[in-house]
Amino acid sequence: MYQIMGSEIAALLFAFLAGLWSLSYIFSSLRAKKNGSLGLPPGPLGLPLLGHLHMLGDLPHHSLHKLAKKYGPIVSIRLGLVPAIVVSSPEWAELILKIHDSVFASRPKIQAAECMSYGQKNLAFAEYGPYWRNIRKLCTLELLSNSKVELFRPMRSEELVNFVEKIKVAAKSRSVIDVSSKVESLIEDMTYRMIFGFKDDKFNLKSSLQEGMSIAGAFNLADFFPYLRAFDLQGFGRRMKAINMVLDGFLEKIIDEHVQDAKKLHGTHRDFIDVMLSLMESNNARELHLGRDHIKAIMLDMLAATMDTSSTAIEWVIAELLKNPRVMKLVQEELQIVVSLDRIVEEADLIKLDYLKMVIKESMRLHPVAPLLIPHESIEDITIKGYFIPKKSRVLVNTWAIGRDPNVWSSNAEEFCPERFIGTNIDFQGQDFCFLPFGSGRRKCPGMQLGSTVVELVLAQLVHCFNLELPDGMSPDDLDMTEKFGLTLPRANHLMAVPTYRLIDDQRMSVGRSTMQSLCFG
Ligand code: HEM
Repeated sequence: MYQIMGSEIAALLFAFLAGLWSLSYIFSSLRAKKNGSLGLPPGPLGLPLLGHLHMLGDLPHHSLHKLAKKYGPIVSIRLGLVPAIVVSSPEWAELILKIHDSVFASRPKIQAAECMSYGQKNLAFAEYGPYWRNIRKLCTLELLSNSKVELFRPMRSEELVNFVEKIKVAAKSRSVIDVSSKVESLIEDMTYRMIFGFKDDKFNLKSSLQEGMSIAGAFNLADFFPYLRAFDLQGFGRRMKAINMVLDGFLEKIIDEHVQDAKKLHGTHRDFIDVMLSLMESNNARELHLGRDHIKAIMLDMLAATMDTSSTAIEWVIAELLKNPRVMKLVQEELQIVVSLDRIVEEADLIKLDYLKMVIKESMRLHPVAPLLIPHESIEDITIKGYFIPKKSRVLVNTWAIGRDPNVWSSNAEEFCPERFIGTNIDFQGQDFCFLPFGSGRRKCPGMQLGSTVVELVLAQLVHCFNLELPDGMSPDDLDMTEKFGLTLPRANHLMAVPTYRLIDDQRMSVGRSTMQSLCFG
């Protein structure tokens, strides 16, 4: 990962790091002084240069959960040169995301977002202010509103039918399928069609986008020591610029094509880009600050936000269902009653699938897609409950820890038990601070409606059409549930299963129908 450097560069770097080390000492002692007088939240002693970076490990949400057990629901740490607080209780999540939301609604400057999102012009990492407010409104109203989500219903249904047909082929030969990859590519196809109006076969953005997302999710020293950006020690800067150039070329071509098509079709809107292009040309463009770079940044944001999140959520639910055959049986029974075995699921069925909704909630409680949300940043100094939180602190809300807290979820918090939601009003909306899979407050996920619809639909279809078995006679208890931390929190290993088709096939259906007809009409 690190490049071999010449001796001069190494010496320069050493001098620079030594300087940073001393600065960091001064910084730490000043901070400790402030801590004493103004009362920073409690936390462990950090190392001079690194602060607490060395404590994060491969799964930072686990390590931070351990710190919360020792120091309490609000912990103060330092990540390199960045002061940070970690909150791990519903009460503190509410204080940060609701009561003092306006103070914590900004985002830190992240190298990946700057390099790949045209100087942080995307929505997810835009700093809190008028630009963010405008594009958030634009995305919420024009791209992600209920009516827009509804507009793409036929496309989702078409893609799902293709998906079922592909798995049916594997089912016929009793082959093992890679459930994670199959779901990933279904979500990708749906996303490309919704945003670009076509699948990715034409431009093959996929590999560059995936590489970009994996770099964006990697641990980048420059995000904690901004001065190190100039040295690009991990080579991320160069790689991100290279990926951005490739993606930019594709996005430019895609926009050009849309402009040409819009002329031919006299501006009839078909997908996300058409909507944004028409807004760019409209009178609102100046007020919205919307130029080509902004459109490209938002396109990338929507792609990244849709693809990884929904497929990660789906693979965890399926893994939990395979691990808990009792729950799988109940989900399939509900589907059988609501939909019946002679047809596939339609979106209109989803509203009646109460047990499936509980299963999804339970899975998101234990496996939140964004276990620490997206980092927030405070825009001013603030004191809450006697604790001083300095301006520009990075704020991590550990929803993973909250989801497993026995004080909140009772002593069976670690168990997968969807029935715990029976008779409760707990939902995704962000009003229940014990359950925040889509966040809460000003920065909560604007794609919640789209994301939850896709997750419910794909899951319902998959488990309605197919019985899934673990391969090679694996016992449910042996299914590996290791996580991999990155931009989202997917399974470390792909989920494999053997499908068997469950529905009454066309031939049997027609036999069934004629038997019914002869029974009814003699
Ligand atoms: C199962 C699916 C999804 C889950 C679990 C999810 C979850 C989240 C979470 C936890 C956040 C961070 C909230 C915070 O920092 O406080 C977020 C932000 C965001 N999500 Fe989603 N998301 C999903 C799907 C989507 C989709 C489909 C889109 C758009 C097409 C989307 C767009 C965004 C954007 C743009 C933000 C940043 C909002 C801002 O900073 O103002 N998400 N999402």
